[in-house]
Amino acid sequence: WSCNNSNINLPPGPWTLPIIGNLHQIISNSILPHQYLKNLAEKYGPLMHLKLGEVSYLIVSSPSMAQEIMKTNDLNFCDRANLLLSTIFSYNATSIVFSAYGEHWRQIRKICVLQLLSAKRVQSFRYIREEEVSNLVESISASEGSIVNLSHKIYAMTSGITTQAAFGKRNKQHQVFRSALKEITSLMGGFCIVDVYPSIKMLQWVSRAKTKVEKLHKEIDMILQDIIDDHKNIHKEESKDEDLVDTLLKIQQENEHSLNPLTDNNMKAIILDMFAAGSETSSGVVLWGISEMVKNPKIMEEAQAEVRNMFDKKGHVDETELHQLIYLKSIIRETLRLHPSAPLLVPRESRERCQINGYEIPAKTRVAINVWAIGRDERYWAEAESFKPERFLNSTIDFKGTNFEYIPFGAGRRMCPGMAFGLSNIELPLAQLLYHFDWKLPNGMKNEELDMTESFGLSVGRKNDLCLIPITRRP
Ligand code: HEM
Repeated sequence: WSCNNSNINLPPGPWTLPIIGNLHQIISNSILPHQYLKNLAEKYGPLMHLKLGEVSYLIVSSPSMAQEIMKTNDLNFCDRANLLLSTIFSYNATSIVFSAYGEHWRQIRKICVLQLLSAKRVQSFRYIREEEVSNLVESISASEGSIVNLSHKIYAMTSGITTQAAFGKRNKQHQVFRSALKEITSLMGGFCIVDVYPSIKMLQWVSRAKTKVEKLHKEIDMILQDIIDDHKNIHKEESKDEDLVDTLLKIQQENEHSLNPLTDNNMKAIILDMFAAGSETSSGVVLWGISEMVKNPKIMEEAQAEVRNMFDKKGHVDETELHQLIYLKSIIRETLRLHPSAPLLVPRESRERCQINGYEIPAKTRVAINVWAIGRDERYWAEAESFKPERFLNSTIDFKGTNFEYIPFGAGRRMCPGMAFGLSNIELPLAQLLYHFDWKLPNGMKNEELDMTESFGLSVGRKNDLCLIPITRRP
């Protein structure tokens, strides 16, 4: 039971060692942090305190405790922790994901919710999605009968959609931009010792990850600045193909003389958010969804039948009738339950000392909500480890942030503002892949043998690429 060398009544947690606290348990573990923390919470309970280096962490693993944090005490827990690599990445913590709670965050989040990611805006990107997804289908058809690396193709498709939505037409730099971005986000997913010893400033200067992230960020910055400058030089008329950079430039001009003008760096930080928060999350869900269906062939057949019945008359899938694919929607919900893109959400930080459930939570405690553990808990989900989309068919449980047993997009003030954009990048590709193809595993592998190991990173995807053989059923 916890004592944590402290006189205050902290939530329970494992014994801590001097100086390192519980760091050795987290780092030396062969399983991923969210998996390890789930096991630990079974022993210490749904509100658990860990000390990593100098920093207090609160690990939350039940719907009622999640509600305490993200509803009852949301205002106190809506800061983000100032981590070294994400601070560099986000132009000194000025992006929506990483900025501290306050006026700047409120201002840019409003822009994001009302102008960049609103339902109307997401709808306006329909032609981009349809084009990118039909390119995907074409390139898969071209490899009919041979092994296709779906992980590569689907990631390229979602980041293609984001690129076009953000920048308009592609140019030569986009490839460089994407690979730098992939590298930088994978570095940010790693553990950084500086973040748990914030008082030892010199650790920053010996951090190799910091040097790498700074270099990559410089590359990304130059490309983004070029794109912004190009957009500034081309005066588009009010047009239907306005991209996100156009919108941000308009807002910049309108606010030129205000107290808080939108700077070029602010714009670049917001655009980077869209990529970092939007691409790997959406493609990850598509890949987990297909993987689960390959493992459960009956579910795959039922999903194919639904899509093919709906679109056979038309001869192709488009977005008009997508909302009627009820079974596919349940598959997506079930996928997000078992495979939330951010299993510990994005870490929050408490602003003031407070009490939760009778325990003291010090100011500046970092909070991880283990949605992965909550989604796999038998107390809230029957046969929690099984993939059963039917459970969502006649259910009122939704991911809008009010059912705390199911919060893959978070909840409260910091909840994901990109839900509509993300879901539309998931639904169309899944529907198309189900409509056109049957899927076989390579090398005579049995369905139940498909490897489902998770990767470590900003968003948790498949560790090993998903490679399948497509058989065209609807050309
Ligand atoms: C399946 C897709 C997605 C999932 C599962 C997802 C999940 C999440 C989660 C869990 C958070 C943290 C919430 C919290 O702290 O309580 C978040 C934040 C965020 N997401 Fe998403 N997301 C997805 C897609 C997107 C897309 C497509 C975009 C934009 C293009 C986006 C933009 C953001 C932003 C800007 C934040 C930060 C909000 C803030 O701190 O105020 N997300 N997302």
